[in-house]
Amino acid sequence: MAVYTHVPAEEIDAFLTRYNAGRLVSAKGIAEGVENSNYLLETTGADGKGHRYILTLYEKRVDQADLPFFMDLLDHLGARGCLVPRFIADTSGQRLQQLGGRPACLIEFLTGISVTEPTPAQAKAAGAALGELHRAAQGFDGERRNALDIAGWHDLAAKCGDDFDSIAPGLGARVAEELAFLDAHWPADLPRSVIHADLFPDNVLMLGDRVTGLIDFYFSCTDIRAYDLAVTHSAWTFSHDGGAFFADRAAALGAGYGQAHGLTDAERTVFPILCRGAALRFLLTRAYDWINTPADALVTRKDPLAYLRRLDFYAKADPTGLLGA
Ligand SMILES: Nc1ncnc2c1ncn2[C@@H]1O[C@H](COP(=O)(O)OP(=O)(O)O)[C@@H](O)[C@H]1O
Ligand SMILES: N[C@@H](CCOP(=O)(O)O)C(=O)O
Repeated sequence: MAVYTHVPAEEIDAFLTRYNAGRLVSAKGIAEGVENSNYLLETTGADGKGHRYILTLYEKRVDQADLPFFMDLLDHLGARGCLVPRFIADTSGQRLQQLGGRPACLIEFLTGISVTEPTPAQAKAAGAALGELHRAAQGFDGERRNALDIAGWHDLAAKCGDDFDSIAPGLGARVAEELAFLDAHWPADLPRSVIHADLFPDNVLMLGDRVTGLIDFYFSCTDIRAYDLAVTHSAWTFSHDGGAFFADRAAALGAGYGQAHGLTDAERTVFPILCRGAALRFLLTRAYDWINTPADALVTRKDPLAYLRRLDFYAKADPTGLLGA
């Protein structure tokens, strides 16, 4: 459940008077998501024909100072044909507001659903959408440091400390061993760009095999471009528990990305290491949340071990099989 801040309907209705959006018809808290509070709003629409919006209230993990970066990025990508939601300005041109004591934005609603068991055709479409995003990101001059880069992984591991082994015996030692491996092998000279950094199936809206929207850019940052494909690979090509790898989805993801952007030989060579980094990144954030979120909290904790299984897979995998032959 991700509605941390509850806002009465009357307050949302009054908030909407700042916009050309009509009056509030309904406001429903959205259960999906973990970071922010999200509402689906239905309004009469400025033209009386009815309209939908997303209302997002930013909770602790999103720094208000980063919001202009996200807004400018989505404007840049949207202007180049990417299917991303725009932040909506009120009648005075203001996009960032305060509501319920939190920073808040009204955001364009995109249609589509998130798939839970992607087919190869859907993985191919997601790969193509990521490639198009990387093409469109060229020329974007905003920069944001990735707080979850290799230095950030060390910080998270230190914070989890002895608690790793309460999740699984030996996990702390395994994380330390992997960090040492990645310190020694993480590439320093691959092309960098703005990346999404969290393109999981729940952040891709689809109708059938067609992508209708890419959402949740709140981890987007400047980092190794091919690392974004590694993150997407880790999320789209395994069973939920990480116990099964689907080579057909992986080949399709790689083919879709290849059509829209593609990897250089250097990126392809280190792709298995980027995948190990991606698996460790999500293992660490999930482990941190597992340790620090009370078991009875409203939000569902995600299983860190599902990413340990992916990490073990990547550490042993035949590199040539990761994206198809
Ligand atoms: N622009 C949008 N259009 C349609 N639905 C959206 C949009 N943004 C968010 N959603 C819905 O809200 C859910 C949570 O949004 P998300 O940005 O992933 O939240 P969080 O940042 O808290 O993880 C999504 O899974 C999706 O169902
Ligand atoms: N994708 C991450 C968690 C971040 O959640 P999101 O709802 O903001 O995408 C994970 O699965 O660990």
